[in-house]
Amino acid sequence: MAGLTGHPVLEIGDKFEELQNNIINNNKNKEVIDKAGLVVKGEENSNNNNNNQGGERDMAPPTSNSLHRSGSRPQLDLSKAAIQGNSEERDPTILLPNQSDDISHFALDIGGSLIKLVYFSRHEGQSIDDKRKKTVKEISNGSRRSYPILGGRLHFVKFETSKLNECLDFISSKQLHNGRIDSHYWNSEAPNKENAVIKATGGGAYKFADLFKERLGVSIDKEDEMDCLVAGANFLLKAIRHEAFTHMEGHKEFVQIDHNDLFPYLLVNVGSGVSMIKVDGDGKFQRVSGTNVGGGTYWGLGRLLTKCNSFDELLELSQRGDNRTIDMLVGDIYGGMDYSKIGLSASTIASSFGKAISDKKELEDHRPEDISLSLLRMISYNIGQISYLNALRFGLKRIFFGGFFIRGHAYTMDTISFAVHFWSQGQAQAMFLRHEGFLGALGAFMSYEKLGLDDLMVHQLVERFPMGAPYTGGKIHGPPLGNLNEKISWMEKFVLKGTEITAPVPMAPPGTTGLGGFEVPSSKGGTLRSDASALNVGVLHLVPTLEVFPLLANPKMYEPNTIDLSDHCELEYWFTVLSEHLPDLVDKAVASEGGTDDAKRRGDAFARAFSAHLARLMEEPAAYGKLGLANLLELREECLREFQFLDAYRSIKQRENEVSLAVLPDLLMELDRMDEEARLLTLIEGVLAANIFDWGSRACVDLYHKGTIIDIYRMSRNKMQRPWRVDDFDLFRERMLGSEGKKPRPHKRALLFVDNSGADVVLGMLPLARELLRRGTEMMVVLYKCDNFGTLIVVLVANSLPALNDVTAMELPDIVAEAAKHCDILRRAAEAGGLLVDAMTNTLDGSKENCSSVPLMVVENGCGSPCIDLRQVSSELASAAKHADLIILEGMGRALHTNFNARFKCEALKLAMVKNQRLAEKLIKGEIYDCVCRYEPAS
Ligand SMILES: CC(C)(COP(=O)(O)O)[C@@H](O)C(=O)NCCC(=O)O
Ligand SMILES: [Mn+2]
Repeated sequence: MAGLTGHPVLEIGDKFEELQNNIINNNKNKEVIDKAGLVVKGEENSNNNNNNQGGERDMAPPTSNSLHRSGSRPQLDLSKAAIQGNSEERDPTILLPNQSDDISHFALDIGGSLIKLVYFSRHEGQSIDDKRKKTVKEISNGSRRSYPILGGRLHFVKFETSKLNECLDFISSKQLHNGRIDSHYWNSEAPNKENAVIKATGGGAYKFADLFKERLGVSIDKEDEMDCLVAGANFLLKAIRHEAFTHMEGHKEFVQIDHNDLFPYLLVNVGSGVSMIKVDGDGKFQRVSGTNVGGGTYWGLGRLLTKCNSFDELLELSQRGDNRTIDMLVGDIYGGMDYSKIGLSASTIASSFGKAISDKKELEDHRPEDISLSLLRMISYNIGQISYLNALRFGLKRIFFGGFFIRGHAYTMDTISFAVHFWSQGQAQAMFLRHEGFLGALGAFMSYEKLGLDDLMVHQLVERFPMGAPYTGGKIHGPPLGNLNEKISWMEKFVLKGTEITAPVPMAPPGTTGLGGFEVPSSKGGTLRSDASALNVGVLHLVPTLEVFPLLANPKMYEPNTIDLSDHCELEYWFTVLSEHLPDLVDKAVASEGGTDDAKRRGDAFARAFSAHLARLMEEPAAYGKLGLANLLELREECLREFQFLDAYRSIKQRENEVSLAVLPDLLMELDRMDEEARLLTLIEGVLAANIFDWGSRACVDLYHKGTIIDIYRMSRNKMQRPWRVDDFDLFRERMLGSEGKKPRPHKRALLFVDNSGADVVLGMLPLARELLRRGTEMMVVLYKCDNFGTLIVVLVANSLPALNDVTAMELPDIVAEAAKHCDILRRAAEAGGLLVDAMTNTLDGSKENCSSVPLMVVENGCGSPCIDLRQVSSELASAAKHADLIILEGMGRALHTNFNARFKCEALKLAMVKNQRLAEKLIKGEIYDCVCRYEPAS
C-alpha cells in the first residue's frame, strides 16, 4: 500500500492488511499464502464484515491453551458454593465455596454474641512445566530458594453465637475438623480425628467444649484471650498492607505502618466489655485498663430503651437519629453560643442524655432513633476518651481499636477519633483495623505451632474478594454447593440481594463537625447497609513465592498506582469506563468459550458480579483497602477467572500473533538495512506505534470495530513524529550509542516488561529485544578477548496469567520460536536462553550450532493484570532482576497507570501510547494517542 507515511518500515502495513483481510474473509482453516510465501492458518469467520465476534462465537472452546497457574497467584476452585434456604430472605445464608484442598486448619473465637472462625485451605501449587523451566534455573544460577510449603488461603467467617449449630454444620460440611494434617507442614497435635484438637479462644471455648466433642469429635485447646488478641493484631499490622486506617469526619485513610516501628502501641478491643492492652512486642503485653461500658452496654441499654431486636437494628436506627433532641449541647447552655474560651463549640455534647432531665418527656416521647444515636455517641466517646488517657499514661501515640462493636461503622469510628484527637490536641491518633473482629480468632489460629504465619511478609499476602466467599453481602456460611452451575444460580439470586447491599452508606459530609461538634447523620439512605456487621475483608491468599522487585529505588515509598481513586470524580470516570466496556468484554469472554449457553450464563454472572463490586466500591472506595486503578483492573480479571473465563482474548491474541509473525521478517530486513541510529529510533517508534493494539481501551476497541488493523496502524505510525509528548529519546540514544565517538558501557542485563500480544510484542518489543541481543553479542565477542565482562542477558518479562490481550509467559516461547525461524539472532539467543527446547523445527539456514550468543529468556511476572505492582512479583522475576541494569516497561498499564512515578536502582525506559483522552490530559497534558518515551538513569 503506497503512501502510508513514506517511512520504509511502514510497507509492512500492506502485508498486515492483506493478511488480516485474507484471514477474515477465508473459511476455517483455509490456508492463506502471504507475499513472502509463508503459510498462515486462517480462522473461521462466517460473517465478512470485519467484526470478528460472530466467528468467535462459533468456535469450540480450545482445549490446549488452558490456564497456566504457575503458582504465583493461586486461583480459587469455585466448584462448590451455595445459597442456603430461601434466597428471597433479607439476609440469605450464602455458602462458602468448598475447595478440594488437602489440608485445612481452623481456629475459633467464641464470644458472647459472635463466633469468629478463621480457616486455612491449602492450594495445591502447580509446577511450572514449560519451556521456561530451563531459563528459570539458569537465571538463578541454580540457587532458587526452596520455600516451605505454606501457600494457601486464609478465610474469615462469622456466626451468631446463638446459632452455634450453623457454625458446627459449616465446619462439618467443609470437613475442617478432618483436614489432613501433615506434620511436615503443621506441627499439629494429632493427625487423626479421634485425638483432633482445635484451637479456640473466648468464653465459648469453655462453655461449648463438650458440644464440639459431641458433634465433631474434637477437643478444644483453649487459648488465652489476651494472648490471642495481641498475636492477631501484631500479625495483621505486620502482614497486611492496608490493615490500619484512620477515620475522621467521614474520611477514611489507610496508614502505612512501619514494621520496625510498630511497638509500643495501645490495643483497645471493644467487645461486650473493653480491654486496653499496652503492646510492646510479639507476646509482650500488659492489660493496663478497660471499661465495663462497651458494646454490651450499647446493646443492652439500647434494647431496653428502644425495643430493638438486634445489635444491627439498633445501629441502623442510629443512622436516622438526631441526638440533639436528647443530648444537652454546649449551645443549649450558652444560648446557642460557643464556649470558645475552652475550645467548645455550640454543638459539642455537654451532657449525654442531658435534655431528658429537663424535658417533661417520657421514654415513649423520644424517638428510638435519637436514643440509639445518643447512646452510641456516649459510649464511643467514652471509650475514646479513656483510651487516650491510658495512652497518655504510658506515652503511647498510636491507639488501635478492634472488636466487633466497631463494625466499620462510620459514626462509631468518627466519635472515637474525635475524642482521641480532641483530648490529645491532635497528638495521638485513633486507628482502626479492617479485620477488627478477627483478632482473637487469628491469634488462636497462630497458636498452632510452626505454622510459619508469623514469618509471612506483607508482599506474600494477596487479598481477593471473590463472590461467594466472605464478600460484604449477607451472611456467608453453611454447607457447600455442588458445582459452578449452582454458584451461577446463586449469583443470579444474589444480584437481588446485591442491590440492597450496595445501597448508599450514609456518611457525614466531611468537614462539618467542627470543634467538638457532631452534626446529625446525613441519613440519605435511611438504612444502614444490610450487612453492617458483615465483613469487609476478603480471602487472604498466602503466596510465599512473591517478592518485592529488588530494583525498586525505595520500596517503602513505592506506590504502584499513578491514579488515586480516592478522588471521587476520578473513581466515577473509571467506573463509567469499565461499566461501558463490560458488554464488549462479556461478548469476548463468552465467544472465547464457544458461545455456549453455559458460557452465556457464566458471562452474565460475571457481569453481575463485577458490577456489584464496582457499585460497592463506588459507595465506599476504601471498602477493600486502598483503591487504585490497578486494583480495579485486576479485580475485573479476577472476576473473569472466578467464573472460569480463563482467557477471554485467546483467539484474538492468536490471530494477531499469526498476522504479526508473518510480516516480521520484512520488518527485520528493513531494520537491518538501516544504520544504528536510524534503527534505534525506528525500533522505539515501532514499540510505541504497536502499543495501540490494546483491547482494553474503549477508543481502540471502537477503532477495531470501525476500521481495519491497517487503518489503525497507519494512524498510529502517523502519530510517531517527534517530539513525542514525553520524549527522552535523545538521552536514551546517547546512552545506547554514545556520543562524540565514545562507546558507552554495554548493559549487562536488560528486563523487558512486554504488554500486548500481536503487533505489540511481535513487531514492537521483540525487534527491540533483538537489537539488544545483537549489540550484546557483538560486545561479547569484542570483550571476551580482553575482559571478564560478566553475563549479558535479555529477559522478556510477561504476565503469569492472561489479562485482556496481554501476552503471557506461557505463550511467549512459541512466539519467540516462530520468530526465530526467520531470524538467526533470535534463534541463537533463544537457544542460548533455553527457549527452543523443542519448538524449533525449521531454521533459516537449517544449522543447529549453538554459537556464542547473548541468551534471550522469558520470565513470568507473577501477575494476572494489565498493570504491575512491583511490591509483589514472582520469585523468578525477583531473581532475574538481581543483576539487571536496564528495565524497559511497556504499555499503559505497566508504565503509566502503574510505575509512571516509580524510581529504580537501574536505568529505566518507560514506553507507552496513551489510549485514553482523560489520562492523556491529566498525566502528560496531551491528547489521546500521544506517546511517552521516558528515560530515567539509575537513582
Ligand atoms: C487496560 C489498559 C491499561 C491496557 O493498556 P496497555 O497496558 O495494553 O497499553 C488500557 O487499555 C486502559 O486503561 N483501558 C481503560 C481505559 C479506556 O478504555 O480508555
Ligand atoms: Mn495490555
